[in-house]
Amino acid sequence: MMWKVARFAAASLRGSRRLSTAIPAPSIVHKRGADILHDPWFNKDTGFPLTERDRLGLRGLLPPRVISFEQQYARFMESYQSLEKNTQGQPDSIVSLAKWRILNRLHDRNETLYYRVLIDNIKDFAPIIYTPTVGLVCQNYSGLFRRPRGMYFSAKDKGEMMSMIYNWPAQKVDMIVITDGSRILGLGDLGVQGIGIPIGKLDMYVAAAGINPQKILPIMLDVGTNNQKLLEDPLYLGLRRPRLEGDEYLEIVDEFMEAIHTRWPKAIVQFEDFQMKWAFETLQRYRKKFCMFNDDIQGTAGVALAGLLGTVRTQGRPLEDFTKQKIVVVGAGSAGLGVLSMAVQAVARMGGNRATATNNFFLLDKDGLITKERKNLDPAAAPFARNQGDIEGLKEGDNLIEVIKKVRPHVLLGLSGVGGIFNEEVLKSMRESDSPKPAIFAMSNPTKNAECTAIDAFKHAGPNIVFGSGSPFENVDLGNGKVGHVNQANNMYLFPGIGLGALLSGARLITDGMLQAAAERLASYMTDEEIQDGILYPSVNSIRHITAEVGAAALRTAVAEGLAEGHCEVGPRELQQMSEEETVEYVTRNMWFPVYSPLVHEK
Ligand SMILES: NC(=O)C1=CN([C@@H]2O[C@H](COP(=O)(O)OP(=O)(O)OC[C@H]3O[C@@H](n4cnc5c(N)ncnc54)[C@H](O)[C@@H]3O)[C@@H](O)[C@H]2O)C=CC1
Ligand SMILES: CC(=O)C(=O)O
Ligand SMILES: [Mg+2]
Repeated sequence: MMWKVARFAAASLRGSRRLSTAIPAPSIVHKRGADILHDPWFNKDTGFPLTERDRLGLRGLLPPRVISFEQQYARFMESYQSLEKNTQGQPDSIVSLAKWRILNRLHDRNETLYYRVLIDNIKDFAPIIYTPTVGLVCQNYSGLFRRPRGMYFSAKDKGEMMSMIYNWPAQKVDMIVITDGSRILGLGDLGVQGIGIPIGKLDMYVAAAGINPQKILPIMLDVGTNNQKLLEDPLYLGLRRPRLEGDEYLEIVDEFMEAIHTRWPKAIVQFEDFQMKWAFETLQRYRKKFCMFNDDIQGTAGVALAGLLGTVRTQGRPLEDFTKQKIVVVGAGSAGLGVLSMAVQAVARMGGNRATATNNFFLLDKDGLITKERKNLDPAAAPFARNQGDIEGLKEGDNLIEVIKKVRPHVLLGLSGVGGIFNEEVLKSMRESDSPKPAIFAMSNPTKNAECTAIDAFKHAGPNIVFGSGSPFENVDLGNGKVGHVNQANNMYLFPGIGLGALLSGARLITDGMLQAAAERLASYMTDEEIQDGILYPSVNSIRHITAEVGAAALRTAVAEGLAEGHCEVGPRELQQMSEEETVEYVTRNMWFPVYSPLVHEK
């Protein structure tokens, strides 16, 4: 689908529950007795039926009464709700961590129940297992650590990775998220504590894309940390040494990628929260060799592009007018540069001139507006550097207020990691925007790093703005019965579909074409009515539906580009013969859904 806007039937069709699979196939288990109870993949707690208890050597290891899945579910939700009640009035961080702990305990014990409550309550639980709480969890990781999750490859493992990878107990891995902990959300270098991010991202893969949790693998690549506080913390769990640099660093990542590819040649690797220099370097190094992508550069770009195109629609203009939108991006890191690169590609695809595509883009970093006069101009930012004076008075290093006043942008987009940088003066200056509906995207995470709050945005920039933020905020009551809608402009709307589409196509690589198709599908998902209400992205409650659509778009492009090798029993030819609708059905059918399946013991 190109730039046309698809219309959809009732929003109720988008609920995740409709996507559940029917009869559970049996699972083969190679253990018996207490070992099963201690394995969260197979454990059903008191839910084991009596026949299964007999078959698996569980008789006597559990209280006699069998509790149904529904009862277990209700009991967990009651505990969760009483925790909410009992922690009322306590500081947000205490409440959030208490909620994370209760969910994490269930995750450690019974994955089927955990993922079911997560999927059914994704709007309430995503902010706990994902941003913003996951940031707090990473910051407090040493204290919260109880049992390991995922794998840890450290600089000390050099030369061992090819054999270490076989320590992972699952035979098959489909989806890997890896970080080196060097730029965790907007919280900086958190070293080994960044493992919380791959875990949270993969939880979103299970919830949104239905990736089987037995086939996911969170990875921490511990190459040291430059965070002095952590290096001095006696309880810090990572290597207590400065980060490896240069070739020493790349040799570790190369060895890891080779090891993964040797054991699971079809696994998809998502790079997450790497500092900018390594984010770009590793993407260039591996994207033509492995099926991988960088979520912060590429996933974020697609979500932002969908928001930018939605913004054009809110103004009642045709999508092609995107080429005329003046966009100020604050933050010239992996995310900000990724967004602008994809925006250039979009202009080119709309028939715009690639050479002049950046004419309406304005990029700032910590030193202000980036122009060609910048000393030591970063080559990655160079394509977006302005000529001094190409708008009257515009000059190197202009601060944000100066830029907004001179440019009067349609869009102000923050990916700086600096909380509150869109202050009252900045937001008020957006009232002079050339757009009837100026857009403000405060995309940095977690919440305290957001460039502004939703309330401040509507209060200072005016009630007619369009607003998006990386972490969730409540909608804003504008008075007179009107609501300022808050969009969660987060890459969670794309990465699960990109990964799932790549997996089910059996793509050898993840190409720009696949990423563009995924972003375009997200951009066309909302109806005109929703867009007019300032709603640019679907509700998190329908994340499985949007992921199926995004996944199908990526899959079809992989097929069209001749990269699809097929998945399991579905070969490339069958993929090619599927209609658009059949592709969405195929993707949906392949989503794992948590139900207790009968366990069959095999030696
Ligand atoms: N909503 C979403 O889906 C996503 C949000 N993010 C968020 O974006 C933020 C940045 O991520 P990266 O680009 O990877 O980080 P980065 O560290 O690569 O880049 C940060 C950029 O912000 C600039 N900056 C710092 N202080 C500034 C200031 N006072 N004024 C203007 N610019 C300033 C830096 O110079 C740098 O160019 C993080 O907070 C991250 O959580 C990142 C990816 C996805
Ligand atoms: C959402 C995300 O990927 C980030 O903030 O880094
Ligand atoms: Mg990230």
